[in-house]
Amino acid sequence: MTLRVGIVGATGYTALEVARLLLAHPEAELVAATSRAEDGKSIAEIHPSLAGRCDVPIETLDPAELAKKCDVVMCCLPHGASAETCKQLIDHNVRVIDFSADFRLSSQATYEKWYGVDHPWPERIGKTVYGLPEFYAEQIRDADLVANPGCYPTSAILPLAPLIAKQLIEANDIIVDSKSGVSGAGRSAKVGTLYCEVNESIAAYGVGSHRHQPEMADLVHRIGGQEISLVFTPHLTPMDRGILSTIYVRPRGGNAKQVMECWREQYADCPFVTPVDHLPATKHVAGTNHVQLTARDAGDRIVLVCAIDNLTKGASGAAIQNMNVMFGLPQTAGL
Ligand SMILES: NC(=O)C1=CN([C@@H]2O[C@H](COP(=O)(O)OP(=O)(O)OC[C@H]3O[C@@H](n4cnc5c(N)ncnc54)[C@H](OP(=O)(O)O)[C@@H]3O)[C@@H](O)[C@H]2O)C=CC1
Ligand SMILES: CC(=O)N[C@@H](CCC(=O)OP(=O)(O)O)C(=O)O
Repeated sequence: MTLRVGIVGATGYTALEVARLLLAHPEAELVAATSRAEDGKSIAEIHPSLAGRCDVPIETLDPAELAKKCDVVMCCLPHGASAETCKQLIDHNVRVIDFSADFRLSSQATYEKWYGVDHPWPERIGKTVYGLPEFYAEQIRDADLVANPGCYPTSAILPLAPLIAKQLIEANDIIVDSKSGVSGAGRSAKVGTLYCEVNESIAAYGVGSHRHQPEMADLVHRIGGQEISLVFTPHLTPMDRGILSTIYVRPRGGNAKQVMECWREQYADCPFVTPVDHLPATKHVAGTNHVQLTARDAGDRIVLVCAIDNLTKGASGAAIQNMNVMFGLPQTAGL
């Protein structure tokens, strides 16, 4: 039976990426899409790259109606707005993959400190599986709600967590330096993402204050079993899509070769995580759900380099991978 998929927040970039990936999925199809603003149009009118390939109408969200039509809903809303909608959908017995940060952290206090708002559904914090099938496939399989990971955190947790678990690196001296394409900021108009602001320029932002830092620390702790302390600096770069994270760590007696061996063992059965000998670039993974990572010795540090596509493994590809796990399909279906 074909899986029936719905999208909430259909006008955004991650929604377009979900729709694009579903076109190639052998066992799932997009059956419904909602938006606050574009009710009455078709999804291809909003996203012209879908013209002639997908004509699902966009409707105003009615959680009960959407739940009837779908086996799973991709909730592609901003944090804050998302939690309430996820709750309404789950109350109507449909499974949900939440793209926002609302259920990723394990503590309500950490969420409220870094996001600056009261959490609309605090009972689910710490009780919602983090959607990284590389570590949580079993819990994802039975979940009613999956917290799809953040894009930058994906590019840091996958390299770091196994190294912390195996105690190959110091836990209190980690620097994550990341560059993102502009689609990471979403599709709504903002001065910071105007062409003249980002073209031929690169800039750091959120230095010391970006909300993905606690997500990285929380998850590496949960997976690796050890508290870590890290500095995270994101940069906006003049690309459409892609994230490159360069991570500076201190070895505990080991070297880059042992790091590569640790990853090869950890990710041997993970179809989307590939330790590579070359230095990965965003172009090597663009438009795919693949993660490439490598390690180099550099003075008294080891430098880890990880490339992902923010819209695919960083968001919508990860969501399809999670959906596949939830419904007993191969992780790679449609990807
Ligand atoms: N872009 C990326 O690379 C990544 C994004 N994410 C997360 O995925 C989610 C979607 O991101 P993305 O598609 O980029 O975002 P966009 O800004 O492109 O789209 C989000 C959509 O949500 C709807 N929306 C916006 N504000 C509200 C609100 N207050 N209440 C209800 N609906 C609202 C809008 O649709 P409409 O106005 O039509 O209702 C909008 O098109 C976000 O939580 C984001 O943080 C996660 C990882 C990576
Ligand atoms: C380039 C850019 O602006 N990136 C976004 C992060 C991407 C994202 O959507 O993260 P969440 O899912 O956690 O919201 C940012 O820095 O806020």
